[in-house]
Amino acid sequence: MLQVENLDVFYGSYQVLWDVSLDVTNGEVVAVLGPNGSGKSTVLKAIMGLVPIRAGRVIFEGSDLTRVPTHEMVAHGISMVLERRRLFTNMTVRENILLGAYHKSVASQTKDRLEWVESLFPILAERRDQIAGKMSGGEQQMVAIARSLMSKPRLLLMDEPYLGLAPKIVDQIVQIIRKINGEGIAVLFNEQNVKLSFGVSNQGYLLEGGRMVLSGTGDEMMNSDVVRRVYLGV
Ligand SMILES: Nc1ncnc2c1ncn2[C@@H]1O[C@H](COP(=O)(O)OP(=O)(O)OP(=O)(O)O)[C@@H](O)[C@H]1O
Repeated sequence: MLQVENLDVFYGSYQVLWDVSLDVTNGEVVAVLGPNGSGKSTVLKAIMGLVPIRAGRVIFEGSDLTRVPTHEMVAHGISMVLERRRLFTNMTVRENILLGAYHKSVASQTKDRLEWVESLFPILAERRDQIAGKMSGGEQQMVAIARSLMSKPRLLLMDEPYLGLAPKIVDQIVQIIRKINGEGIAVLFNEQNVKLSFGVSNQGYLLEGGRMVLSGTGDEMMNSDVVRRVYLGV
């Protein structure tokens, strides 16, 4: 479904990704694991066109999307939940969700999409008139996810979906990722905690210092010497 091939990414003259490749197969949940500053967010941003790609390619469902601007990505079936949720905190829950349907390819189906999204997150239908900034961190994350789903993506990118959330809320977000995946949507997310990465994913990648150093199933990753070295220093 998604092939990321040999990406090099720079911030100015500072290189942050070296020759990074990864694959997402239809219907999979894939985690990009890595310590702080290893470049996980940059991988997702590069796929989404939020940072320029110096070398390499992003192929999605057979099309080369490497230079496609971010605002066109939703029309190709990819959407992203940004880190720290980035809601419009003085707007209501419903208004925030509707912002996910701004693109012309989506606008005509807004009503159906809203019904679908609110059926996945009934609490957001109940709270539709609440000001988003007054909700808890977990609820705000749900709003951000709901907004990204309004374009009915076939692939959802999630930048640190558990960041700053209490363990109980993390469990809820894990359930939501499963639910989204149950709708046939593939998910690619990044996370720095090993257990959280592999609790929900079929496949994972480990990034270290801007390079992919390992890939495998959750079990393979959890038991690998490389993960133990990067995380435990053994
Ligand atoms: N806009 C930017 N300009 C310059 N350097 C940046 C920018 N964003 C990130 N970096 C640097 O690029 C490197 C990779 O950052 P990135 O955010 O992708 O890592 P990460 O693995 O997601 O880390 P974290 O878990 O802290 O979010 C880091 O050294 C970071 O300081």
